[in-house]
Amino acid sequence: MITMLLRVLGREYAGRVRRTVALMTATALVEGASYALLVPVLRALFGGSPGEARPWLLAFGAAVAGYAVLRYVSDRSGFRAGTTMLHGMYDRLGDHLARLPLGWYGPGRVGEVSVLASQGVLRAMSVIAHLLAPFLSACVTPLTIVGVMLAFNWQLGLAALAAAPVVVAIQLRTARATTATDTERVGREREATGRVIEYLRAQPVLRAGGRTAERFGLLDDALADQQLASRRATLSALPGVLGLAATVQAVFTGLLALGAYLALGQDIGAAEVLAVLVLAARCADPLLSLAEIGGSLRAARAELARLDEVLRTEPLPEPAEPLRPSGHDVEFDSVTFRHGDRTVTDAVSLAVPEGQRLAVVGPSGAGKSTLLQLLARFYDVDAGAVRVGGVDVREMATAELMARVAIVFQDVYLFDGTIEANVRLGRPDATDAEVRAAGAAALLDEVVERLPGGWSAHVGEGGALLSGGERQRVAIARALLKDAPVVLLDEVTSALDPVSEAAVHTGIERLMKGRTVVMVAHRMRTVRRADRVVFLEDGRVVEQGSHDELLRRCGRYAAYWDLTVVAGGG
Ligand SMILES: Nc1ncnc2c1ncn2[C@@H]1O[C@H](COP(=O)(O)OP(=O)(O)OP(=O)(O)O)[C@@H](O)[C@H]1O
Repeated sequence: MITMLLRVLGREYAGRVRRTVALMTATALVEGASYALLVPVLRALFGGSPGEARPWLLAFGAAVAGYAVLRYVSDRSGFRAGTTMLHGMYDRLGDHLARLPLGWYGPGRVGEVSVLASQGVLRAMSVIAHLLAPFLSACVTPLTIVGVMLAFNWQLGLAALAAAPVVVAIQLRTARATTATDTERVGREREATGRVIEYLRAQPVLRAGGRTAERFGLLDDALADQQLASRRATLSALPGVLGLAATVQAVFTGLLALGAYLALGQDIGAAEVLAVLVLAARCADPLLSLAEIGGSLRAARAELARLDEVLRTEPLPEPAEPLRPSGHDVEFDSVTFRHGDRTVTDAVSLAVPEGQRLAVVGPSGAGKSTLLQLLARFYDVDAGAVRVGGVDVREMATAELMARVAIVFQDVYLFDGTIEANVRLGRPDATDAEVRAAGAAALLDEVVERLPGGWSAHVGEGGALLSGGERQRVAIARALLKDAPVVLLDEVTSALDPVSEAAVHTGIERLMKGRTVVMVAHRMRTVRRADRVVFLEDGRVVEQGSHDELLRRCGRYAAYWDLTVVAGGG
């Protein structure tokens, strides 16, 4: 467990963890040893010479005080180590998530990562701060007490020691029995959280479609599954809890019977039997708490395993000696890419000379957006290469690639900050004048003028306080401010009203000027602006040429527009 904790956190915490464990073990030993002093105290009190108990009582008091000080120091060390490790874990997870390929952030990840980053990390890191001290105390204190018993009376000591293998066997068996149910519980929790997030996000759509009841059913199912999984996990741990209680009872009864037998045979006095029973009672509490602590440790272990899995997910490899592209032309060279078994792009070869515009057209699911994602290295290709300025994107530093590429997607995500902050994201060190100029070029200034607060107006989570067209203008202003030489556009004007569309088109025209552009286009108006068009179907390039050439060819491209225009698009 500690090994896994250190692997997840990093070896730099090893010394600190070792010191904390040593301190906690010493505390548990002193706790056990202090109980040893109860033996002469009780023997004196019940053996007919109570006055002799005084020095032992004083010694017992001193030992308890020493234990209290050690306990304070070790608990503080545990809390401090736990807090430091918690921050370290958040830093490590945050850094790692920022380096994972964007393609990793598929459906379901939001819920998963939310649960992991909140309760997952807390549960995993609680091992040092909250669980380790009681766990060590539950193991070491009873063993120390048994050691004292052995020294005091070997028969009674051996009888108590008999419990140790039984307790270990019960713990191991419970751990085995609960592994599957614990994993299932964690999985169900993650799924239910994902459903809650999905349900909250989908409110507008669900209400518009009058489907709230139906979708709530799905969430209900997920919560019911989570409850069932939780119950199964509790039930699978129950035999362990009962077994532990029965063992403690049996050993206590056995000690009582053996003590009575020895006392009747005059081998041992009643005061000694009483002392042993008091010691045995002191073992009961920590032993019984083992069941609960074991459960918490197993839950923490499941979270640690999940954190470990995420942290072991390889970020896209960075080149050891990154190359700098010369120029800003774009090339797809026999690019094949698969999602699982499905080939999404199949040996696609395309070239966009510097400063030219390529429109990618094709039916839904043809792989158009995937081409843009491969160019921005959201994923790495399975075969072939994507090059910018003659250099494979895998041979470039990610920061270099990102500096060269600006992306405007159809679904624009804005952060819950001011309009200005959202535009500035394109180039954080831009001057105010540059931000305003980018805003003006994207026709965002007329939106800003209408908003109370102007540039300081808040856009709400995801940009919810702006319309779709307004969000597009923010995204275009952001891209203009970034001033990257390669621009990727993904169907940016579908679903806009004519006024917004005209404004967005103006902004886009300015954004495209003098830059290398790859745009996914569903509208003939957008396509006409391209120097070259490629028609993609089932991940393959079916036709390419200029718009007019392709129309004259009366092939798949021309048929596609016929259909689209008849259907009312274009
Ligand atoms: N994360 C993913 N996991 C599995 N399959 C995916 C994933 N993302 C996309 N796909 C699949 O890859 C194929 C190509 O998707 P892509 O989004 O590139 O198509 P598109 O041509 O842009 O479609 P549209 O015009 O509808 O946006 C689709 O069939 C889609 O189901």
